[in-house]
Amino acid sequence: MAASLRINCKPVSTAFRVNPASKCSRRPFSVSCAAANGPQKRYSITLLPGDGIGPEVISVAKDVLKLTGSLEGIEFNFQEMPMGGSALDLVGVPLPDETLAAAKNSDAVLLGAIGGYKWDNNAKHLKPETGLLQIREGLKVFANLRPATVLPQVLVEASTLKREVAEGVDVMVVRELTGGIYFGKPRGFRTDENGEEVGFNTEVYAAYEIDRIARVAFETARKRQGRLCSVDKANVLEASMLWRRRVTAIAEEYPDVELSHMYVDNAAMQLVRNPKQVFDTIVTNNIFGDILSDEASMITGSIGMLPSASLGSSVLTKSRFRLFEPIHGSAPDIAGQDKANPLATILSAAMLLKYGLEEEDAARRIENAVLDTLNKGLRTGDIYSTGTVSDLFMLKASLACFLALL
Ligand SMILES: NC(=O)C1=CN([C@@H]2O[C@H](COP(=O)(O)OP(=O)(O)OC[C@H]3O[C@@H](n4cnc5c(N)ncnc54)[C@H](O)[C@@H]3O)[C@@H](O)[C@H]2O)C=CC1
Ligand SMILES: CC(C)CC(=O)C(=O)O
Ligand SMILES: [Mg+2]
Repeated sequence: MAASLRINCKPVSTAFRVNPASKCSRRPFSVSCAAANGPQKRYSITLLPGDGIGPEVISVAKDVLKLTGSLEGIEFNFQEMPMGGSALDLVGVPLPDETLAAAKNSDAVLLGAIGGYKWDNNAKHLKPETGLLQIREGLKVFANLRPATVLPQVLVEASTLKREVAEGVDVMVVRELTGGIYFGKPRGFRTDENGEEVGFNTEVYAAYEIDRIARVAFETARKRQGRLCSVDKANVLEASMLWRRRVTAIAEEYPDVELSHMYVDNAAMQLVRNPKQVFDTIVTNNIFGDILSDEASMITGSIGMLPSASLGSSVLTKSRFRLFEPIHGSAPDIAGQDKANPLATILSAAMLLKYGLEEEDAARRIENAVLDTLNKGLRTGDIYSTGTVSDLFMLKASLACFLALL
């Protein structure tokens, strides 16, 4: 295929800005290339840029998808829809009906991130984060796969752990995404008998919710090293007691997978003590998975590196809805400064191709281009310690070149 491409991707300036609102003076992704016979496959992708660095990282990932598609004979029809704080500002709700409908009607959804200081004190139903929970619930994407893989290219510079601890770490966190304390009722505020204001939430899981996430996790572990660690707090919480009982019952369907159980406090400790030896695949509830995956990201160097895939029912057969997003948030502290690492979102786009569209070659093309770009020493600030931080233009230009050359 390479012979049929016309490639011209020499960056000539470092003056590129990735603010989506601004007009790009130069486009590193203007590599001229077309698959020999034009696009053979077409997919509709809903893009949800969101807030803060969300639009910045989505803009780069969109360019990567476009270029990859043109090289792989795939045409993407992108539709950008508002959600989170930007939707609140636009139409007064964090997840407009039109956005959910567009997401449901597309082949896959790529989300940047939502949230920001501006909306932090909003009432719960008017928070950007509520929109995020609503879209996960609306798409019924209960299984959130969060791989934390240490890439040798960034290990030495970026991981805060000793080389012997971090090297070779490859953990998959399977997080339950549409249940537990983020959704449980009752929740709210009340005043107790002493006149004290009380805030309360409920950790609640039904057996069927545990069974289905357990099956996804066993299937996932089966394709990896065959080791599954279920993380809970079954020494204290009833919801965790049921969790442990159901995961143990489902294990009978997977005799080839070695199951272990661990309390979440110990798991948090083991993740930085000896992650390689202890973990292959982790399955856990919504809140523990949220926290442990952020922790796991620092083994790999940065939260700016970790992608995720959120899948619906019958994931391993055919699921209807799929949502892909970096595990990080909207990072308001660095928004608008061209500092955001786009790799987590680009790797989420690769997961979209692999898990959402079964376009494995295209997914591999992106993963390899990311590795090659890191091999070249190109780095955003979050994963560098020596030398100079690369200009985002250079990083994008390098990705474009490597995508085209593969
Ligand atoms: N999926 C989503 O949309 C999520 C949204 N949030 C929201 O994001 C906002 C900020 O939350 P935080 O707790 O600060 O978490 P965060 O993940 O946005 O940021 C944590 C730290 O990591 C850095 N960081 C995050 N992504 C990065 C990237 N791609 N490149 C370089 N550095 C990066 C940030 O600069 C910050 O120092 C809040 O409003 C929160 O509710 C938080 C987590 C997930
Ligand atoms: C913002 C929260 C609702 C979710 C979160 O932190 C996450 O999914 O990583
Ligand atoms: Mg989180």
